[in-house]
Amino acid sequence: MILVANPGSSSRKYALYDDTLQLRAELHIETVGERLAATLHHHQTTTNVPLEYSDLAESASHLTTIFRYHHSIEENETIATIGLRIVAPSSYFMSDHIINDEVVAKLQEVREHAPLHVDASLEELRRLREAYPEATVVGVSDSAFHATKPNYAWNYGIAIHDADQFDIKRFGYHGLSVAAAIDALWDRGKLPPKVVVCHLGSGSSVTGVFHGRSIDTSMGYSPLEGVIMASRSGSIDFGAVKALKKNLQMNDDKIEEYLNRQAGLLGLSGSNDIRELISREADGNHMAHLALDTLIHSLHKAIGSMIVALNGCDLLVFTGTVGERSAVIRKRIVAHLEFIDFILDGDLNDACTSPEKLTSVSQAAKSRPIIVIPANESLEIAKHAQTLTRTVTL
Ligand SMILES: Nc1ncnc2c1ncn2[C@@H]1O[C@H](COP(=O)(O)OP(=O)(O)O)[C@@H](O)[C@H]1O
Ligand SMILES: CC(=O)OP(=O)(O)O
Ligand SMILES: [Mg+2]
Repeated sequence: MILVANPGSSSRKYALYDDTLQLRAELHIETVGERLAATLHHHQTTTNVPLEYSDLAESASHLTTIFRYHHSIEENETIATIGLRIVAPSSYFMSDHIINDEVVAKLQEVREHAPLHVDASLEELRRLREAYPEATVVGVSDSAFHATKPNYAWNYGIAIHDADQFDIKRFGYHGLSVAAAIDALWDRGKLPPKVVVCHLGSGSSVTGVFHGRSIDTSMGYSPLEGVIMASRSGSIDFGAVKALKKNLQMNDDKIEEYLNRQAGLLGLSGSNDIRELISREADGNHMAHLALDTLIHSLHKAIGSMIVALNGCDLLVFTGTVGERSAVIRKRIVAHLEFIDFILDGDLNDACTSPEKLTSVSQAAKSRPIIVIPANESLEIAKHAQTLTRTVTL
């Protein structure tokens, strides 16, 4: 069996696949306010799973109990391979790796540059190795899909020899989610040449895809760049960062922490949860309204830049937990895309709050297609993990 572990900035997603890559079970643990909520999807049913712990980081240590209790895995079955999603800035992590001491050392080298993700991956790895000492763990790159970007989409405006020597490039992330969406479209014969994929979750990004290949994405060296996120600032002027550092008397670690964990929607409004912001806004809360408007404006700019980079757009895709569930956010985004013929069907959009398959939400007669695709990073990770272990075994 293959176990997939996907540590996100606010969630843990796990999945079990058999050796023919048939999905056995999916476990999604998310943060709702101060507590954790877990749902297990298997045998065509979805069950709420009560958790006996409250620290998200502990999740990997409880998997065996949960999966065995619900008969997702039987006594005689073992996990031979684990695919672990890796979000880490460096050319090295543009590829998948079977995790050994060298890979762990490379992760440790870059941990301060993506604190939300690398620390979580290292902790996840420690717990997975403890729970499944016999399994081969494959670190699956969340950036590899962006390897097709043209040269100019890798660069910051800095001396190229410094960028090369110190490996400072725009690597991009959420590649597994975008690849899964593109695969799903391809499998159904619905992949047009120019696609903009909005992955909206706790971390969010917008990617331009030309003939199935990434041509640019809003995240860069680390998953801090780009649009405003739940607790991440997104792109911010270095001058503003320096002024913040000086006024708040922060060292490098503190400012990194500030921009990753205390900024974004949380910094603007006091909440990192879009559901809560939508309900506060409806009650007349101005800060919630301003935070949501700032978020939407930042998404408009990112989508606009991808449409121009692609020189057009044939299909708009929403994926990621917010992209899948929030009709309100989709509506506010698409409201500015009518000029290029993207128009939502109000009823289809409102009805799409937890889709299990590709769901069209655009007006059939007038609009270019807008499709909501459930993020399937798990399958992508399982495929990569299986490919790498097979290649190495051969
Ligand atoms: N119905 C919903 N409407 C809007 N936002 C939602 C909804 N359900 C969950 N969210 C938000 O989705 C985010 C989690 O997204 P997800 O992509 O799963 O996170 P991660 O970055 O950990 O992978 C949380 O910030 C949560 O507030
Ligand atoms: C790359 C990234 O931000 O991932 P997530 O959305 O899972 O936190
Ligand atoms: Mg995620």
